[in-house]
Amino acid sequence: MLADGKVFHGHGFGAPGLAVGEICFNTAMTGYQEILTDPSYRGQIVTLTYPHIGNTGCNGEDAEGRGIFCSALVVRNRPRAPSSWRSEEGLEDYLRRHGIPAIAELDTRALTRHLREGGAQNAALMVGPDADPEKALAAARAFPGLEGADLIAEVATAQSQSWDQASGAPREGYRAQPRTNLPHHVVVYDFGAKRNILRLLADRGCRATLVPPETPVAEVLALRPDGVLFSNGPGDPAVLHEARARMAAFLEHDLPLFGLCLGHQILGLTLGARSLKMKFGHHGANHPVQDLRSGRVLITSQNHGFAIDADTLPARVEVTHRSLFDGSLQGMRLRDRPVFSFQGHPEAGPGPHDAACIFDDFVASFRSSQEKRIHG
Ligand SMILES: NC(=O)CC[C@H](N)C(=O)O
Repeated sequence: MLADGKVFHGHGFGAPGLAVGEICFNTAMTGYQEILTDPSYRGQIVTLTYPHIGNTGCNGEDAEGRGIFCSALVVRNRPRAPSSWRSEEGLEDYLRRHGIPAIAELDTRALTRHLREGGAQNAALMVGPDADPEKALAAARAFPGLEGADLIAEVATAQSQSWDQASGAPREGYRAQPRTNLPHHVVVYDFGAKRNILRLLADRGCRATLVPPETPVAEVLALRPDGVLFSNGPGDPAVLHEARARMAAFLEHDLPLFGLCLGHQILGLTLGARSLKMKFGHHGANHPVQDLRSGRVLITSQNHGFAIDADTLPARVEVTHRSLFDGSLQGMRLRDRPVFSFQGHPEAGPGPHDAACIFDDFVASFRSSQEKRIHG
């Protein structure tokens, strides 16, 4: 049930009950488990436009976070018989175990067109014998929406954790050996970080310390990191005033800083730009983004409903990437400092991997800023 009163009926599966959120559509053909477990989807009902979802089941290795973070799932075909040597559990059981309601056998194309034309809106899904259109409509209308929503406390780590091995769920060479003696150290401000960020850092020789969003700057500096990464996360970046204040303090130090998705938006706001709510956002795995310096086009994974308005960036910022779908800002950097950010997901699991080179740039910036410190 959409807040505008449009209703879709289908077959419920997953956990029975009521779920509310902003409904969005994601056009990725693969990676449903990574989408479900991406903490940035907190507060959202995800519609997958690709009709065959669940075919390869779910497993413990592909999760991007500790559970499922979206409120509910909408798919075309009901997933019945997973087939993959990696599958440990079918999608239906996986959803039920995490208490997430889902719906199938409805016209996901009609729903997607409706959202594309009218823009994102709030919705409710009811699964089970108590499903009732009036109750669902009241619930959809009562949902406060994502604008103004600070959701990071619900998804971020409460305690510092270290990630010095790729053992969390290695992608290449399953159950790879823990990696020790990694030469670099990155502190990751966890606003709902996807695990693949940590895996890609480990792949590049970085041990990571994940810290809660409210960790004071001095505490992070005392860890003597080579660089600080501000992660992706859910909700509206405009209300994260404390994160912005912390980012401003980091900008006073000559430390490489890297903002990803929500982290990119916090950087933009800190530098004085404005954020905006997009009509229906970017959610998919094949979004073309142009690197304006080389002209190269990267096929990227995306999941964001807010964006930084490039027209409001100050002169010290260089726009490095733009979306070829709508021209919106996708990447930026400071002209005079090793500080940069990316709106999409260069860490995308299961891919595409075109933008993973941005992690290489981050690691390369450790070296150049160390050289600068040594040679003045
Ligand atoms: N993936 C993210 O970090 C999303 C950032 C922010 N919550 C948005 O929707 O735009």
